[in-house]
Amino acid sequence: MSTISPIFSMPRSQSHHTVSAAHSPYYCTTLKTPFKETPSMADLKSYTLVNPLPQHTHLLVSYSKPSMSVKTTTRQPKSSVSTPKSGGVLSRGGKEQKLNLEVSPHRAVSAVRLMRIEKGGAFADLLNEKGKGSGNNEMGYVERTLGFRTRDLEDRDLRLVSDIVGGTIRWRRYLDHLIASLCHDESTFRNMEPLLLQILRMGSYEIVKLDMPAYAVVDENVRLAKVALRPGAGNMVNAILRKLVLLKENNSLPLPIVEGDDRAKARALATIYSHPVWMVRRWRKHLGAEEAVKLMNWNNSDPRFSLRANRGKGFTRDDLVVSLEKLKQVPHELSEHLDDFVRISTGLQDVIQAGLLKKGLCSVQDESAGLVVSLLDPQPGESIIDCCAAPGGKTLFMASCLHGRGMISAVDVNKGRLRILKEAAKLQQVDNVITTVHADLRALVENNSVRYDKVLLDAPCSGLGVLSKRADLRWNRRIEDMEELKNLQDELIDAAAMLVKPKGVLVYSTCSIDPGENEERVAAFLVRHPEFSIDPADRYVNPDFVTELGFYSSNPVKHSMDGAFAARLVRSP
Ligand SMILES: C[S@@+](CC[C@H](N)C(=O)[O-])C[C@H]1O[C@@H](n2cnc3c(N)ncnc32)[C@H](O)[C@@H]1O
Repeated sequence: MSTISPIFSMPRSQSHHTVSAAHSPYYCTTLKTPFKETPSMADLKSYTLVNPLPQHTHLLVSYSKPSMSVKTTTRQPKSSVSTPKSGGVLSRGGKEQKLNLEVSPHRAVSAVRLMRIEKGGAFADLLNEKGKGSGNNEMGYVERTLGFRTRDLEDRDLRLVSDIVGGTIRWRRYLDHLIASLCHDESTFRNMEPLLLQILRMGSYEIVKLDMPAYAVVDENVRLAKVALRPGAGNMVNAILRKLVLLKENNSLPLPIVEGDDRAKARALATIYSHPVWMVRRWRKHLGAEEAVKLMNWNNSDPRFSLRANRGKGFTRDDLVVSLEKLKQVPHELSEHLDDFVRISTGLQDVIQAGLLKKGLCSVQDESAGLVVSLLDPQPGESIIDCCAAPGGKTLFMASCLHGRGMISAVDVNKGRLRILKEAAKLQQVDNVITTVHADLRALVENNSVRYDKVLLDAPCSGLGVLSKRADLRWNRRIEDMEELKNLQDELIDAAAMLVKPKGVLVYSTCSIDPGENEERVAAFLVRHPEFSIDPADRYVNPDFVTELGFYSSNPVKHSMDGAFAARLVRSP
């Protein structure tokens, strides 16, 4: 008979409870051990939790194999929360892992994700689908970075991670300004170790921008710093965050004054609205001072999403609305501009959890992207090439418009993203009209004599129109990128033009609001290619989106959707 001795924590009031095999599921659910279901003997054999929760008494639980009878013994809880890296030991399949139940899992995961994003190893994944950056891999990163595991994330934790990470990244420059002003001296801030800085940013964000109980936020972040780093780090977090709470309560948070020349004003605004200085200067020049501030406010607001019903799968917008109404917590309204689209203001996680995306019934797609497809106006029977297709948002929408007749070649230089497109096409049952081609467009046109009715070039761009959804993007873009992107956009549009039949259509689009990537690229193209002319967009999209020159342009502030641009160009006969 083998006897196994895992130690569980349980509420004090139940310290004399006699554990029996029949109760084992009870431990799983109530005590929130890492077990998701009734533990098997194999699970029990492999778990040893020794880390105490302050309010819990520890029970040593022994399971004996044949009869599943259980003995319990009580232990006094360890009271200190400052034990450095004092995780319990979780051994599974013989592999020892430290498990820490003192630290709130969403904070531990958020801190590590913030570090990874800053180092370029992850995206601020606002969709935050389970398994996509939040599954086992992520817990592995947490363990390697902090030296312990936390309990697995529940749905509520996932939402918190998404909110905290997105917000902390967006507000980084502003938060750093607050933290630096509360440090003893500038070098303390400049030389701060990365994990400590992330914990301080996270805590500052929760205090200043989220409506969370301030002292609980301080305590939790102090605990994380103590356990993940050392007691002294916790003391520093405590000192800075407590000062911040007081400043906030007294309405006296330090803010730079907007004064001086354009550069100085842009620097102050960049801190107040947390954007890079070069972007602020560019927008003040192109949009004017007032619109630039409105745009930054939009970029800092919670992202809004829209869903496209996948007609290719026979799922209509009415079906989608019925499904959303069943979810109750997903306020939605019909798109005014696109027949298949529904706007949701919150509740994307509920849509994900209901499996609507996994089943291929709908896709998350911004209306601004849908309107680019409206401009191309795909018709059944046509031949279309999507020159920069992956991960496939527009290809899939175009495919659903073909009703099974016609064909789309989906080209992309990125094999992994192209694979995502292929899988999604299958799931949405539009793969019968899509062929994927892994190639650099510039090389492809060298040996290709096929010409198409319609050509879409959704060019690689700065993404300056989608900053509310891509929280990390503003910090990854440099002004030098804009020049490099222009050259690439020129080369790609020249290549795409070679694929257009006489009288055929070329749509050039970006998810940028920068004239350098939009109007200026089209103007330069038309000089190089007099065989093309502008087909005004107002025949295809609501005139509210149409510029003086006949281009499609969505404005985040005006239209409450991402910023995008597209030009419809027609080749002469
Ligand atoms: C803006 S994204 C396309 C988004 C896509 N149209 C959609 O709606 O989901 C630009 C794409 O261009 C691809 N790309 C960049 N350079 C390329 C090249 N030289 N040839 C083909 N594809 C390229 C990138 O891999 C990226 O997937």
